[in-house]
Amino acid sequence: MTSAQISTQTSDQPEPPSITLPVHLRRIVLTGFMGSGKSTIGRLLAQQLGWEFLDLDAHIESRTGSTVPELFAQHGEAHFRQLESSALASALGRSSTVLALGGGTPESLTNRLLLEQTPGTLTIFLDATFETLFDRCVLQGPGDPVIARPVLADPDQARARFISRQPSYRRLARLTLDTETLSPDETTAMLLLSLEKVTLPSR
Ligand SMILES: Nc1ncnc2c1ncn2[C@@H]1O[C@H](COP(=O)(O)OP(=O)(O)O)[C@@H](O)[C@H]1O
Ligand SMILES: O=C(O)C1=C[C@@H](OP(=O)(O)O)[C@@H](O)[C@H](O)C1
Ligand SMILES: [Mg+2]
Repeated sequence: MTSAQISTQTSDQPEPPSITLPVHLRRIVLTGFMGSGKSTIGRLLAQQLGWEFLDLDAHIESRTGSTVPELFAQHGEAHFRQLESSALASALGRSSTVLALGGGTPESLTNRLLLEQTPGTLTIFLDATFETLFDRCVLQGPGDPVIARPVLADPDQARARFISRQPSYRRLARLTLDTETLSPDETTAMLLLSLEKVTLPSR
């Protein structure tokens, strides 16, 4: 086991508690549907652990100079998925990193194998009902949620994707957290507590 000091908000607070991380842990990967909080919780968790945070969509956007909706509109979803796979392969080389996937990253078998077979990788599934996730995306703002997330354009198709992806999210994850009634801060706190109980194989 290795220890991590959880960072505090201000310098006049008491000594931060330390948590014990699984010994072989190199990176934490957040998976789940759109709106499950991967990007939000990933940033909070990385702050608390004193680790780097990497958002796969933001990484693709900075590599290409285009936004995700632009990539969908100009080159189609298949092109975006290729960029996503290559970004994932490079992101999984990082250590002491919390990585937020896109909701569709686990659709690809190649991506699932990469996630399963990269040693030191702890994948966590942030779960909630489709209705809650859809509402979170609609409320997120600014701007049109469908423009921000092209896969939400047709709600029936989005629900079908949600259903078809659930088994992959579940299978990849060593830890699943139901976030239905949790705030982002509560979700982060529960994840930190759960980390102490996780064991990871050495390879
Ligand atoms: N556990 C949660 N409870 C309530 N709202 C949340 C929760 N997690 C995320 N949100 C909100 O949902 C929206 C989508 O979160 P985001 O991190 O972008 O999700 P994802 O990256 O999984 O698509 C944000 O406005 C965020 O504040
Ligand atoms: O579910 C999907 O297919 C997608 C989810 C998005 O990421 P978030 O899950 O972070 O919204 C983004 O990768 C893209 O719009 C496609
Ligand atoms: Mg995201």
